[in-house]
Amino acid sequence: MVDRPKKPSALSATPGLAPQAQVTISHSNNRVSAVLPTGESIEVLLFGATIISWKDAKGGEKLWVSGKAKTDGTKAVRGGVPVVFPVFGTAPDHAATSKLPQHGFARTSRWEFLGKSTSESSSISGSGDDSVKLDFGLSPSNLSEGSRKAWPFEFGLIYSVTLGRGILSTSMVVRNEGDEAWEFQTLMHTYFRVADIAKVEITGLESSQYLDKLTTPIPSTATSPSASLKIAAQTDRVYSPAGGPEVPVVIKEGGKETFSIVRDNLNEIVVWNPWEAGAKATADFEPKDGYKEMVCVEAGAVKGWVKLEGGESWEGGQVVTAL
Ligand SMILES: O=P(O)(O)OC[C@H]1O[C@H](O)[C@H](O)[C@@H](O)[C@@H]1O
Repeated sequence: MVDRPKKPSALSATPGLAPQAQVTISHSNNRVSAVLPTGESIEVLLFGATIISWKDAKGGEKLWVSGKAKTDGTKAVRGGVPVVFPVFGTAPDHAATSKLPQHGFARTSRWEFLGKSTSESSSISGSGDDSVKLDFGLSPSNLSEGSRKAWPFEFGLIYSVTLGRGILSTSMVVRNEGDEAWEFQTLMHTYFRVADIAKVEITGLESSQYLDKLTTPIPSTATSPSASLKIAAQTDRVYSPAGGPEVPVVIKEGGKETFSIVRDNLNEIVVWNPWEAGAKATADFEPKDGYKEMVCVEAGAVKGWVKLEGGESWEGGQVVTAL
């Protein structure tokens, strides 16, 4: 596979060449879309570097986005794949991040589009681009004054979103650009679209430790049974899958595998579904029975903290395959 970063886009129009991926910036420079020669596509908002659409070659949407999601930068997007950084949830007991809002500032900041690169198929000659990678960057200069004050550290994030044939992969490089050490959590908050939650089961989380965030007053830890996970009520759990990141977490519907998630350096999987009451209580969740058509399966590094000394970097990611 040949990676050709910064391939001139003029090549796209050259006659005789195998079909190329097309990348478009639209909505007054607020949105980046990519389409593969197969017709598969993604759309990413610069606001939050939020992926708001991933379609297969037939135009079938793979992600769930609320009908009341704000895409104008006034609120984190309810759906798609928001990026969580530098804190998952809130952390009142972690002094350095205690002033940040739920899930941090990455999902509510405007990122920079750093460019695209494509790779061609090595196996099917003349079939054109196999994948397209979009890179997005976030640094302190992109933050609001409030976020900068609440988290005054020197950092650089590069978030890469790659659309391949039947594959959506997201990876994050986090770099400490200062001299002082700091800690973070990060997560890719993927809202998967399903046809009927009653028919969904998730495998790869069997016999694993999990934290149930719905138990009060203190979230409790437990070990999951050896059977697959079915969702029949409000669910908000942080799993540490027993098989580790390389063992796929698979979403099945009606017994058929629909998505597989393989992770690198993201040791936890959060499973979230607000169910009826949670959807009702969430103003931007529409339609109210939309909880039947989604499940969040979120790959993250959210148990404890990743510490970076000055100049150090960390990288993690997930590869989601539509089956
Ligand atoms: O409403 P949001 O801030 O977008 O969070 C939505 C959900 O995100 C994660 O899945 C958390 O585990 C949940 O506790 C939270 O409710």
